[in-house]
Amino acid sequence: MKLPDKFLEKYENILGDEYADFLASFDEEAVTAFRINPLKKLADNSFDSFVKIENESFGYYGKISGKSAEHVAGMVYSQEPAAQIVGEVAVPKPGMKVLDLCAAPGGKSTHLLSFLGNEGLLVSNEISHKRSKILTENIERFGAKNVVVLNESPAHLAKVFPRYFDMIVLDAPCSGEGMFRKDPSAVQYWSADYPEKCAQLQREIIAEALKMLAPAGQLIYSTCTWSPEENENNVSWILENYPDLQLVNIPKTNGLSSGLNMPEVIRCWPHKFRGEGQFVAKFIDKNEEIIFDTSVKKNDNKKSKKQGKNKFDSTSKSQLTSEQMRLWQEFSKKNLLTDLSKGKLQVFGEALYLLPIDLPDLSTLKIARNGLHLGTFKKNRFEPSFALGLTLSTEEVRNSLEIDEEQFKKYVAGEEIKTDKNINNGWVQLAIKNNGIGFAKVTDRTVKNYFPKGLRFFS
Ligand SMILES: C[S@@+](CC[C@H](N)C(=O)[O-])C[C@H]1O[C@@H](n2cnc3c(N)ncnc32)[C@H](O)[C@@H]1O
Repeated sequence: MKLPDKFLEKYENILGDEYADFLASFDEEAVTAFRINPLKKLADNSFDSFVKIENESFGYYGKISGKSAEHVAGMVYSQEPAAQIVGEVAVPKPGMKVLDLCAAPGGKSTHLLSFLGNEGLLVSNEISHKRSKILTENIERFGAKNVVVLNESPAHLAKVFPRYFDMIVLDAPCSGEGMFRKDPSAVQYWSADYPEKCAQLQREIIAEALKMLAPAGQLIYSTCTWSPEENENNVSWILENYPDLQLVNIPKTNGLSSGLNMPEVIRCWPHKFRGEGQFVAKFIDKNEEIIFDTSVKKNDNKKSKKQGKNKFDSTSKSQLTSEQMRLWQEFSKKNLLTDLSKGKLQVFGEALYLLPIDLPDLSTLKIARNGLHLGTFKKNRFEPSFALGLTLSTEEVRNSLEIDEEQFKKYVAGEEIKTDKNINNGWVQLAIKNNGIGFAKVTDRTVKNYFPKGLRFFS
């Protein structure tokens, strides 16, 4: 791989004796890996043919095809080992309110969801509209019930979520040096002053992010680059400008290195760690968790009600009509074996969503996925969404139909399939390897195709 001279000079100076090994690592192939999804049902021996990544909760070396049942049913997420370190440092506790600020395509978000286990909240945000769509797809496939996907700038978010999150993961846009081996085309964007430009943008994003951190909250800052400007220098900048934040020491195992003159943080060097490039720092806010936080929210709510109509306040518009409630309950009673009433139901247009509880008013924000998309109201009926069929386990639905690999290949290609199983007419969740891949309608043992057109493929 041809690397810029200035890049090579820079890392020769930084790495000294280790430089030759660093350079040689660019002649090796990028390391591939994936994580298994603990929110899905996985047979004990499913991944026995892969090598587990040491000290990573869900990670295995190797590649899983994007056309496999495991991928389509959200049982796995492809993510190289160094990128998995970020989630392993974060490890949010179930029940926490977590923000993933720069989230697409969703590697860190899905990892965070694996730890949250459907309790608490993940706000997964991506500034680019196009990338927020990919993020939404990946989140839906993962099948969590407690995620809102937003498509916003950090500054807009900070206005809606002041001091709100127990944990913020900021996987910053960066010069991407650590991805050169995986994506050699990234080299063309590099120039000697690019890391410093990225560092400035990162500081702007950090400043907005920190407005949203609750007292005693944690900030995980990461990049996939080696430049000190974007890494240790930004950590020092945070410590200088935010004296309430304290750096937390991250244990170094399995080939992970300390930072440059900064022992608390983590660097992944490709000549020492079996993976690509990554930097991770963890901070904790030294303030105590205070009751003040909730009282502020309560007062704010009162204030906005007193102030009367906010033209962006869609709360009343988003409530279900009695007819919609009747249709949803009728569908639910007939087809589901789980109570989805714990969250808050909202309609946008004809689409019904289940929001995780305890959210501020999001109506000033661009929402890519307003919680779990349950389905759509059509004339006198309710049609369940693809996302609902992906999210619910086979025990949570009344009719689930396990299909085999041949039927799976036909279904994902858009064909209808036949079944010889004794199944009632009406909505059925299709499942492969015991995990849902959406709802479909069955008439006389013929399953009509409801696999989204944009996701269909031939294998
Ligand atoms: C390193 S990538 C995130 C990868 C993601 N966390 C994952 O694990 O899949 C950085 C993201 O930051 C977004 N981004 C770019 N400029 C930004 C800005 N000014 N504010 C917030 N996010 C930005 C990019 O669109 C990109 O999706």
